[in-house]
Amino acid sequence: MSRTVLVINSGSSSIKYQLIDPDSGESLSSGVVERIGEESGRITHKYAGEKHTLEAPVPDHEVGLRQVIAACGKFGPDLAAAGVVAVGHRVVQGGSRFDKAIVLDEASTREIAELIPLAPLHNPANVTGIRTALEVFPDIPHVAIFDTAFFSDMPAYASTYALDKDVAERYKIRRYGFHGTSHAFVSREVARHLGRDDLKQIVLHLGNGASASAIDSGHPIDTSMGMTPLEGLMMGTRTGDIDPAIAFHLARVGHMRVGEIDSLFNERSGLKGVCGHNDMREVRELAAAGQADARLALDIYGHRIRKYIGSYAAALNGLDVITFTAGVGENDSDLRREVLEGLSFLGIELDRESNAQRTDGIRAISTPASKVTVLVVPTNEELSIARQAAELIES
Ligand SMILES: Nc1ncnc2c1ncn2[C@@H]1O[C@H](COP(=O)(O)OP(=O)(O)O)[C@@H](O)[C@H]1O
Ligand SMILES: CC(=O)OP(=O)(O)O
Ligand SMILES: [Mg+2]
Repeated sequence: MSRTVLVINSGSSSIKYQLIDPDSGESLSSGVVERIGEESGRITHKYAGEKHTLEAPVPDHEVGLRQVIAACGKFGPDLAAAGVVAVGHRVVQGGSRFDKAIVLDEASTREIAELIPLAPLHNPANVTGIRTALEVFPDIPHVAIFDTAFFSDMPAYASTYALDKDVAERYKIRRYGFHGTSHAFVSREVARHLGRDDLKQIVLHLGNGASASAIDSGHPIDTSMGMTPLEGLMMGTRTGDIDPAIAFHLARVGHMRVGEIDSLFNERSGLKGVCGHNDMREVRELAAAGQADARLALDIYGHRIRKYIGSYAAALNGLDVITFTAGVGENDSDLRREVLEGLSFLGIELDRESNAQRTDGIRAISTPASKVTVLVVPTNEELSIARQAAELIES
C-alpha cells in the first residue's frame, strides 16, 4: 500500500498544505489558506483534478488548519484512508538548537516556541500549526523540518556578525540563514543534473521572500538572510540589506516605535514599498506600462541580485553554476535576462531563446560557450519535507 505525508507550511498570513507520496513524489492533494487574520480569508483546495475555492473569515492559523481538515472531509481525500504516515511541518527558525529534522513532542514544540524572538513573523504561525495538528492527528508522528538546518555548519566568518562577542552570545545573535530546504534541494538537483559534486554554485531563491546562497561542493559557505529573514536581497515586502542606522533615525527623528519600524521593514518595504505592489507580475505589468516607480523597483531588485552574485563568486573563488528558483526565479524570464546581461565580465552568456521558453523541469538558459552554466530549477520544498519526514520516522 502506498504511504503519504501531509506537509504543512504555515506562513505569516497563509497555510500551504500538500498530501504527498514520498516514494513516487506524487502530490495527491494540495491547497492554500490565504489572508489569515484579515476580514475575509480564502481556501483553495485541490483534489482529483478539481479545484474548490471557499471564502470565509480565517481569524488565525488554528481556525485555518481546521478548515483545511474540513475541506478534505468535504471534497476528499479521505485522510483516514490515505495512508498518512507522518505530518511534516516547515519550521522557519531552528536557532542553534536544531540542526536537523526532529520528531515533535510537547518539549520540542516548546523549544520552537522559545525561538519566536528570533523569527517573530514566522515561528508563531509554525507553533500554532504544530499544536493544532498534534491535536487533530494525535496518533501520527509529526516531524519538524527547519529552514535554518542546511546552513547550521556555515563557516564562522559567514555566520558571525561583527558585533560585541558577549552581546551576540547572550542574545543568540548570529546569521542563521533561511529557505535552507529549498537551497539544499535545488543545489542537489543541480549536482545530479550535471553529474558533478565538486561544483561552486550560487542558488537564487526568488519568491515572496528571497535569498541567495553560495555552495561549495554541497556545503553552504554563505547565504544572504541573517539572524532573521529580513537581511539580504530586496523582497516582495522586505527591505533586505539596509543601513541599521535608519532604524535609529526613524526612532529619534520620526518618533516611530520598535514595532512600527519592524512592520515597516518587513511588511511595507521591498517592491511594495518602492512601487506599491509586492506581486512581481503586477510590478512587471506596471513597468511595461511606463510606471517609473515600478521600473525603479525592478532595477533595485536586479542590481541587488547582481551584487550578491559578484560577491559570492569572489567568496567561492570561482563559479560553475548559477541557478534560479521559486516563483520569480522560475517564471520571470525578463528578470533573469536583466540580471545576467549585466554579468558578461564573468563570462556568462545567456541563451535568450531558452531563457524565454516556458518549459517544466530543469533547464539550462546559458549557451554552451558560457563559462558559467545558468539553470532554472523548480524548487519543491514540500516534496523535500515529505521525504525527510518519511525517512526520519523509518529510522
Ligand atoms: N510568471 C511570473 N512572472 C513573474 N513573477 C511571477 C510569475 N509567477 C509567479 N511570480 C511571482 O512569484 C512570487 C511568489 O513566489 P513563491 O515562490 O510562490 O513565493 P512564496 O512561496 O514565498 O509565497 C510572486 O511575487 C509572484 O508574482
Ligand atoms: C524564510 C522566509 O522568508 O520564508 P518565506 O519566503 O516563506 O516568507
Ligand atoms: Mg516558497
